[in-house]
Amino acid sequence: MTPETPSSSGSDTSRPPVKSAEERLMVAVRIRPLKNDESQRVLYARDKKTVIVEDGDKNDPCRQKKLYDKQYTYDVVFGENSSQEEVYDITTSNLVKDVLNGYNGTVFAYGATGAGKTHTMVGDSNHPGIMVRALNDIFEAVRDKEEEYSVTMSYLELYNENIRDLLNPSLGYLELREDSRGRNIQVAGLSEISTTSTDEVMQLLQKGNKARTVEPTALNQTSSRSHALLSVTVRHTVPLNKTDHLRMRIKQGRLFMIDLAGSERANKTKNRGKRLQEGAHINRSLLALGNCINALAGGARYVNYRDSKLTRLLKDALSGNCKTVMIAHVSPSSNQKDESRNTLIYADRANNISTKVERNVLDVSYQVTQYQTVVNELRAEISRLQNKMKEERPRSADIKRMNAEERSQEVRNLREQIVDTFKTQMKLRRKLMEIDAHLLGLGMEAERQHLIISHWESRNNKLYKNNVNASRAQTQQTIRQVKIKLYVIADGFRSAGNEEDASFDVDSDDPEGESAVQQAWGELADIEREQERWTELRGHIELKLEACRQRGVTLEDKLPSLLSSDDEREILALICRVHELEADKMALQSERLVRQHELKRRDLLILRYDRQRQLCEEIITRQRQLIEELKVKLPSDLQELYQMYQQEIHAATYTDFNPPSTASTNQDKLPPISKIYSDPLFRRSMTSDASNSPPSSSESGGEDTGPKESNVDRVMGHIVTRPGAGMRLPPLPPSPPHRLSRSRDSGHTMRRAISEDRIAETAGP
Ligand SMILES: Nc1ncnc2c1ncn2[C@@H]1O[C@H](COP(=O)(O)OP(=O)(O)OP(=O)(O)O)[C@@H](O)[C@H]1O
Repeated sequence: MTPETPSSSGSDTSRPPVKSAEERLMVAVRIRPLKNDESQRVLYARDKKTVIVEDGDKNDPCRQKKLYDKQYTYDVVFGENSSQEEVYDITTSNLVKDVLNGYNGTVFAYGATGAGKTHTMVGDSNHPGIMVRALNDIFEAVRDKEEEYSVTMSYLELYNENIRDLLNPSLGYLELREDSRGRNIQVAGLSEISTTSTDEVMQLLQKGNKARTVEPTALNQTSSRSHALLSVTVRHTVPLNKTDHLRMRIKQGRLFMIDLAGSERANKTKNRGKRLQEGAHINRSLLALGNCINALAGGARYVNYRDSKLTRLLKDALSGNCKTVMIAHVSPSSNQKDESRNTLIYADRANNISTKVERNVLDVSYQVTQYQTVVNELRAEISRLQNKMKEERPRSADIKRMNAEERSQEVRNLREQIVDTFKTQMKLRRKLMEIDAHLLGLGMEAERQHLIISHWESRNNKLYKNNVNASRAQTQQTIRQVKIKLYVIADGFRSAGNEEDASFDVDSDDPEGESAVQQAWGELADIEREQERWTELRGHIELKLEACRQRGVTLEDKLPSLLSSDDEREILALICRVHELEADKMALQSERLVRQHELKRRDLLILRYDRQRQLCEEIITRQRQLIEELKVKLPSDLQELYQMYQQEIHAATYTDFNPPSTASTNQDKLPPISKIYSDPLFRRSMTSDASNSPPSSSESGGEDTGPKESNVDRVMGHIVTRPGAGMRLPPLPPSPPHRLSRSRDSGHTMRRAISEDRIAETAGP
């Protein structure tokens, strides 16, 4: 992952600057219009950054002088007349651009019930909200670039602390999982739907919104009783550079759009029973969110995200690798003054939060980075050991009682154990690097198969799902349907009396695509099995490494009780030396790897260059053959060019000059055109292609020009020698892009190539 400074998402520049890779959470406030049944307005936008809340008795002269008015300042304030477009443009459109560039982003709507959150996030068909607009912009940006981009989405609701899949509610409640360190939070079994069609996405969004738990309350006829989280992931895969299409750079950005349930007061909503219970859950999770915001804003070292699923899900958005925008919603009505004030205070606190934003970029040729990481770790360990050597630690009294023999035996034992532990650690580290490289290759290959399937499915109007089993079944069903449809058409065609013509093959609609997609499913299943195996193996190795590290720590801790300070220093110096040697070895290997990559790239370039030259030769020879056959009179400049070319070819053939290809042998050298042309094999392939062309003079029994001067040479005139004439080939045809091939067996080959490469590269000398 490469940390990079993101572009600004529109923050107020008057605020204190944040560290380069830190981004302050952007806080916007939106005031919804006063409703007809709400009489008194006590809250308004003074300008684009300030909200005023009026206070005091209406008849109080001080109030009339606005002495009690409270003023709150934010990054941006949207007044009652603000449009959906304006809100989207200012708060979210930059996030969308950043997500397309590989950053994570979150926009969430906060506020009391009925304050306008769902209106902003979802909206309606006439006033589409942020979710619709963001999805539209993402699809607009990746349109026609299906090869490079993959977009997936998921939509969940958090209702009474239970997670439901809004795109597939029948799945029931889903589990929230995280690793032991509380990182990597995931919802198990959540549908991740991949599609490239805006229409399909809009239908899915509508379907999800319909599935959301909405109930009327006294304050809002369509009150959302749940938090809704829409996530869109954009993955952009591009070759690392124009000449090397085998190494890819993957940028992955994720946009979370969240419509929170509204905070509420039981006496105002007049909720009873189930509604009251819902309100309690909503308030509890929002309270947990408020606590996190307070802790983060106050710079606390420990923030408790574990109090609710909402805060666990929002952890990254609040403190992790994410650009975040909070849109606080308030009502201008006097009835909701307290709720609005609370929201404004919350939003004010959130103004102080910043997140550490990094672009999620992964270079597939990252073994070099892996080596460098280990080298850095080793160097850090060296400086730690060096510091330790300076420490004077209390010794055990037993040490003094040992005789010289016993002491040296103890030193030997410990030295051996520590060095052994270190060697095992290094072995395990290398093994992990190897496994990671292999898993990366598998991941890339899986991505490629997913793309093949999703393209096929979207071509056949099916939504592609990462839920593999469902999608596999769906694909097979589609294939069956396509076949049935074709049978019906074929039958209809036959019964209309077209027996003879009705011979088209029912499987021929897209037989290649169909078998490719079946093949892709097979590949994917293999890859997944392999991924599981390797991930499991990785887990074992990690455990072993951790145990080995612990052994090292225990041995080190034992030193003061067994050795004198001098003996301990001697051992620490030795461990330092071993670390240094290993770090140097790793650094050398990393350099070697860089050189290997350079050489591979050069070889690839040379191969392409050779191929281009061969093609040029073929094109020119064929053109010359046609010119001869059609008896076209050559313009003098072209004739001259041909002569120069001819001369170059002869020169290349009869001198010791070797083309830059290491693979080329003398036999591979381009023969003079006359030789190619007079080669019977070449002539056969040419004439069989152009059977309508008039026969060449030799074939039609014309004069044989003999081996010294072919027909072509005769047409072009005799070879001229022009000292110093440079090579002037016709412009090269553009070289075909060397993308990952999609041929039938390419999956296996590619995967094997990647893994063999990786293992060879990481295996060390
Ligand atoms: N900016 C706005 N312009 C026009 N109408 C709005 C605006 N904001 C909210 N409304 C209307 O106010 C009502 C309540 O809004 P909405 O349902 O979005 O509130 P909410 O904050 O999501 O409430 P809850 O938390 O109870 O779900 C809706 O009828 C909505 O159409």
